[in-house]
Amino acid sequence: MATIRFTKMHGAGNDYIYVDTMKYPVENPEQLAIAWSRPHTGIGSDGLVLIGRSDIADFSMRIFNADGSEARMCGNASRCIGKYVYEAGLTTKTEITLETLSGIKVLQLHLTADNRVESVTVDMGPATDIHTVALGEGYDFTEGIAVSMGNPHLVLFTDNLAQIDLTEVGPRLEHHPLFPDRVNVEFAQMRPDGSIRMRVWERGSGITLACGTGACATATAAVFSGLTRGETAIVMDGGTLTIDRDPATGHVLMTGPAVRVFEGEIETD
Ligand SMILES: N[C@@H](CCC[C@H](N)C(=O)O)C(=O)O
Repeated sequence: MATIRFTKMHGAGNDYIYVDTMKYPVENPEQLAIAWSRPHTGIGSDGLVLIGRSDIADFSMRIFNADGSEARMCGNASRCIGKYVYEAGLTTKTEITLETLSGIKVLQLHLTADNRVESVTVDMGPATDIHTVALGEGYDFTEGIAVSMGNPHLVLFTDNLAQIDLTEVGPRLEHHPLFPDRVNVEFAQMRPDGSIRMRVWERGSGITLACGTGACATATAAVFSGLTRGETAIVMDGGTLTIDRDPATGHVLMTGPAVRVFEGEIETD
């Protein structure tokens, strides 16, 4: 039996359990992500995030969805890790490099007057593999836009977001045959002020209140479709992220909040 200390954090409502594996090694993250994410019998979360040492960056991140599957990248968790490591005194840097399965990301911390991390900008790298996909028969949408942010996304623009039944169409599209590794699905509606309202069905976690890589994919798909140019606010159920593009590198820049909810300890067998 081992006792593991964890921190529950959220970014725009996308909530994960964070464990510092430099202090508390975790041997079976896939099983623990499933057990701990359950709302009634576990801690309750969208998944599990492991913060670790890295030989090539300041820290490393591993992210497991609520179904135990490992993802290559998570935007909201990367911001929360910036807050975690700075406020825990693990670094004094305000520019932090983070090793992920989709490469090294650079986090820029934005501090309050009393030295807390209020928000974080993450250089998410380039969006890649952007293309229109035909969904085929049996779907209300004829086509969507596929975008990779290190992890796969399918963005669908609609004029009536309120009418989308995420619990019905989300899982069907997550398992669409075009995406053998499954896909994160974003439904998006342009708003008169140029911002985008978006709701997400996440691969491996279902409906979440926000998705950082999904917000980047949505902003990228909007530019690809000629709907927006430049900085875009992506308004999700749990909060808003600002997505921009670095003109020098073409990289996607994501800015948003990171919030610590509570700490606790949990026993493993
Ligand atoms: N919520 C995340 C993405 C988490 C991983 C995703 N569900 C996947 O399987 O690719 C974010 O904020 O980016």
